Amino acid sequence: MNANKRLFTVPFSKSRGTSRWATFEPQGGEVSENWMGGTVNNDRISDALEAHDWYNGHAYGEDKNPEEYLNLEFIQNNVHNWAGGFGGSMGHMTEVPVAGFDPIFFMHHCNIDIQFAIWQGLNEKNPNNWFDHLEKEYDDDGTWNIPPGTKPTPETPLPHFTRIRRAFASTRMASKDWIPPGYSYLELQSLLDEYKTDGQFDYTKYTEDIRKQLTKLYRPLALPTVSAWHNDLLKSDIIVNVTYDRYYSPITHTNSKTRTNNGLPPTIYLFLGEKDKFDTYKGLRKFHSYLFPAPSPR
Ligand SMILES: N[C@@H](Cc1ccc(O)cc1)C(=O)O
Repeated sequence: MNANKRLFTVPFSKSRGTSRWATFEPQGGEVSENWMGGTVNNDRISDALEAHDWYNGHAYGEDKNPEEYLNLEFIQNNVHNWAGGFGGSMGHMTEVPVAGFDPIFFMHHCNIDIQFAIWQGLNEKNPNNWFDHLEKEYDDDGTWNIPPGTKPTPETPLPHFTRIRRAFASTRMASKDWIPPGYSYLELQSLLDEYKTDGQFDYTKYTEDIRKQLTKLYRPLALPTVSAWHNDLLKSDIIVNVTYDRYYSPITHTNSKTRTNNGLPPTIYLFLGEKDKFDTYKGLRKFHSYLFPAPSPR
């Protein structure tokens, strides 16, 4: 690490609530009660998302060769910083050790996960679809279990995950396939019968359908860009509010005399999609949805 780099710390250990774009108060002075309780400024997130060259292609591709596109890791970083705040502001999402304390983290990472999974689905036959440039890997700075200077390989263990839940992948290689842990995405239901030809999985049918779904969802520039509220067929502006008591778990021990909270975090299944796809969801015995853990108490 550069010795001249000024190190500063933010006293997150004192914070009891999530912050987004809170005014940054350097450590040293006392942090205010307001700071500890958490300050959320979602308007600043909208501003950050809108101010950026997000859509015009300069930063993300379009006018560049595909090899020069910003990679998914950096897109992921940007959204962290735009959600948490920077330059005189701070928030949990900006700081790696505490980013997961903001519930938005899980939405963000589910989204990164689906983008990557879609790319994987479309690149199953691409020989460069996973760790194709080992020689370009950065040396690891080192952690409590990875010696500094280690070159990560597909078989480098991911010990945190092995310890927390067996369902999680134990190596990068094992994390390549997301279906064994038990989930998939609307666009990537490779096990459905509609992708079979003579009883066999048909990769062409599958990828053609992924592309069809993406075209419909994202409407590349070649297609008329009609937003939902300018389209008579889709005249709706739906807001869904889910209100629930996060300290009450509806899953109860049915054999206990008193049906009390068994201590499990509440599980919220969100199904976003068209009504006529709903039967597809119901038929999806092999897939599970996401678990959004309860936000930290404040
Ligand atoms: N530190 C990253 C952003 C980031 C923040 C928190 C994370 O958990 C991950 C990434 C950057 O500087 O761009």
